[in-house]
Amino acid sequence: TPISSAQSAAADEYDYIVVGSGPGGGPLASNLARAGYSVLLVEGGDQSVGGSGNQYPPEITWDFFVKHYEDSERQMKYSHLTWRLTDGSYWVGRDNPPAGAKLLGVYYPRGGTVGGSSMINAMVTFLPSDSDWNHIVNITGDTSWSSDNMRKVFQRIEHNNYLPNPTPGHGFDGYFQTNMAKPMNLTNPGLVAMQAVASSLGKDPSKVVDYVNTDPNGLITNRDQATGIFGLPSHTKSNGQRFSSRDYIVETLNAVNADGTKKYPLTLQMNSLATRVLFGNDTACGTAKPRATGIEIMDGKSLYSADPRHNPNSKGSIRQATAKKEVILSGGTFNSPQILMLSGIGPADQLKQFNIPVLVDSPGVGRNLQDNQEMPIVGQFGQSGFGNPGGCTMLKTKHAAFDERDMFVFQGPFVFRGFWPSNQANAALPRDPTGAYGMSMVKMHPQNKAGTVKLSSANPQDMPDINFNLYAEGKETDMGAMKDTIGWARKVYGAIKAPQGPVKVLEPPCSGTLDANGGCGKDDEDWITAQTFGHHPTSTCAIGADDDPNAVLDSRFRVRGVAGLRVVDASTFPRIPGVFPVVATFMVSGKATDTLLEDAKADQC
Ligand SMILES: Cc1cc2nc3c(=O)[nH]c(=O)nc-3n(C[C@H](O)[C@H](O)[C@H](O)COP(=O)(O)OP(=O)(O)OC[C@H]3O[C@@H](n4cnc5c(N)ncnc54)[C@H](O)[C@@H]3O)c2cc1C
Repeated sequence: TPISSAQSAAADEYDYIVVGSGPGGGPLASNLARAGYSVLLVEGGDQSVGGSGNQYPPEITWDFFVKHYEDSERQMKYSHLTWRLTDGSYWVGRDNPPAGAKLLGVYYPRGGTVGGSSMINAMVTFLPSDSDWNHIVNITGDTSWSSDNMRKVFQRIEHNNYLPNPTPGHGFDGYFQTNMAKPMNLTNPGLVAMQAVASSLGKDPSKVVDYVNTDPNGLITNRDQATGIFGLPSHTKSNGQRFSSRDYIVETLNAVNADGTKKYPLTLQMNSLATRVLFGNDTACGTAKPRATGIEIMDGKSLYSADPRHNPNSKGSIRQATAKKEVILSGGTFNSPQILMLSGIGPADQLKQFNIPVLVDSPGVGRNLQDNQEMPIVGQFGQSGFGNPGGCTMLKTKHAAFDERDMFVFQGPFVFRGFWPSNQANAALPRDPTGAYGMSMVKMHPQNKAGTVKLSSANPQDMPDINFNLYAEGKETDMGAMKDTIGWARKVYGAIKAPQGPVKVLEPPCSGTLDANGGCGKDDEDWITAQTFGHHPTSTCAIGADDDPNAVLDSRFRVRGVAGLRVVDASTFPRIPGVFPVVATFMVSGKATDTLLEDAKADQC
C-alpha cells in the first residue's frame, strides 16, 4: 500500500514527536495517535518496500560498516570484509583487494525505510528469557518490568496466526502478527541432521517432525532451562507475508471515521532526517532541567550517508517541529545515541572533541553495545539436497552464564556467514561447495558489553564509528560456549552414517587431533576470533539504576538530566534480550505506550 505523502501542519506542532518508524517507534507513535494525541512520526528513509534484486535493496537499506576489533590485525582476519573500489563499487573479501581499494569494515545492514529493520530482518520471533526482563526490575526496582507483566504486554500486542484461540500465554487480538511453519515431513539432508541432533540430546529421533512443530513461545514449564528442538515462529501474517511495524503505521494512517475523516491524528513525514533535539527552559517543572521542545529536521531524499544512494553534496533543507508534550527517539541502536550526542547529551570528552556544547555529561550514551555472537559450523554431505528442517535447537553449554540454556542453533543446506553487499565486484569470492550444510550458532546472554557507538563528526549525515570490541569482556564464558557448541556439532555431523553420511566437517578446520568433546583447542578459538559476526545490536542508551552513571535512561524511558525526552527502541535494553531482539523491541514499544499514556496527564520532570 503506498503511503500518501505527509502534509506538514502549518504550525508543525504536535503533542508528541517520534523519531524512527521501526519496531520501537512505529507502534508507539501509532498507539499514541490512537489514544487521541497528535503525533509526528519522522522517518529518515522513504516508503519503499523492496527494490532491485539485491539481498538488501538500496531502496530500503542503510549500509553501516563496523569494526569487530580495534586491533587491525585481528579485524583483518574476517573473511568477508567490505572495501570501496576507486570506481565507487563494493569489493568483498580479505586477501589481495584491488589497488586503491579502501577498507570500509564489516557490512552491517539496517532497515532505512518506513518499518525500519523489521522490513529487512529474518523475522524470527523468539521470546527472551524471563530473567532478561527481571534483570530490569533488579537494577531499577521498577516491578512493571517483571516477566509476568511483560508476558501480559506480549499477549496484548500479539495477533497469533498459528495456534487455537485461546492458547495460554498468547494473544489473538493485537497488531503484532505471528505465524510458524509446520512441516508435515522432513527431507534430507535436514532430516538426518535433525535426527542426529535429537539423538545427541537424548530425544527420540523418530519425533523430529513433532519437535519442529512445537511452539517455543508458550507457557512452557521452566522454559528458559528447556533444551531440545523447537519450532521457529516469525512475524508474519496468516497469508505468510511479512508483518512489520509499517503495517500498523499504515493501518493507523488510513483509518477513517464514518464520515470519511481521518480517524487518528498521526502524521508521517518520510525522507526527514532528525538532526538534533531542541531544548527550552523547563518552566512547568520548576527545575533547572532543560526540556525537549521539538526537533530539528533535515528534509530530502537519501540524506544519511548509510543510504547507498547518498550524494555527499545533498544537504537537504532544515526546519523545526515542535512537541507540546514530549520527544521520543526510536532511531535504533546506532542512531538514537548519535542523535543524543548531536543534541549535547553524551560523554563530555567526545562532545567537546566535535565542539558540541555539553548539555548533559552522560558517559553511558553509545556505550554498552552488545550483540549475539554468531558463526556457522560447516559440514559437507556427499550429495546435495534441499531438505531444510526449519525449527531450532536450544542447548545449555558448560559455559552457560546463568542456570539457563545459552545457545540457539538453526541449520540447513545453506551456510550463513554474516552479511556483505550482494552487488560486489569480487568474482573470486569463494562459494560454498556442493553438499554444504550449516549449523549456525547464536549465543544467548553474551557477557561482552564493551562495544561502542561514537561520533565520527558533528555532521548528522555521517555514520557514527561503531566497534563491537568482540570478546573484550566475558571471553571465557562467550568463547567457551561457542567452543562447546563447535565440539557438539562436530559430533552430530560425525554420527550421520551412510547413505547420507559420512559428513565432512569443513569449518572450523582442525590442524591437530580433536579432544574427547570434539574440540580443537586453539584452532577453534582462532577461528571464532576471526569469523564471529552478529546482527542484533542493542543497549547503547540503556535503562539503569539512579546511582549508575552509565544509565542513560530511567525505567520509564526518560533520558536522565533533561525533561520531555525518552528513548524507546532496541538501544534501551540494559542487557540484550534473548537470542533475537525484535519481539522484545515490539514489547518495549507496547510497554512504553502504557508508560507514556500514564504520564500524559502529568507534566513529567
Ligand atoms: C538483516 C537483519 C536481520 C535481522 N533478523 C532478525 C530476526 O530474525 N529476529 C530478530 O529478533 N531480530 C532480527 N533483526 C534485528 C531486528 O530487526 C532489530 O532488533 C529491530 O528492528 C530493532 O528495532 P528498532 O526500532 O530499535 O530499530 P530499527 O528497526 O533499526 O528502526 C530504526 C528506524 O529509525 C530510522 N532512523 C534512524 N535515524 C533516524 C533519524 N536521525 N531521523 C529519522 N529517522 C531515523 C531508520 O531509518 C529506521 O527506520 C535483524 C536485523 C537485520 C538488519
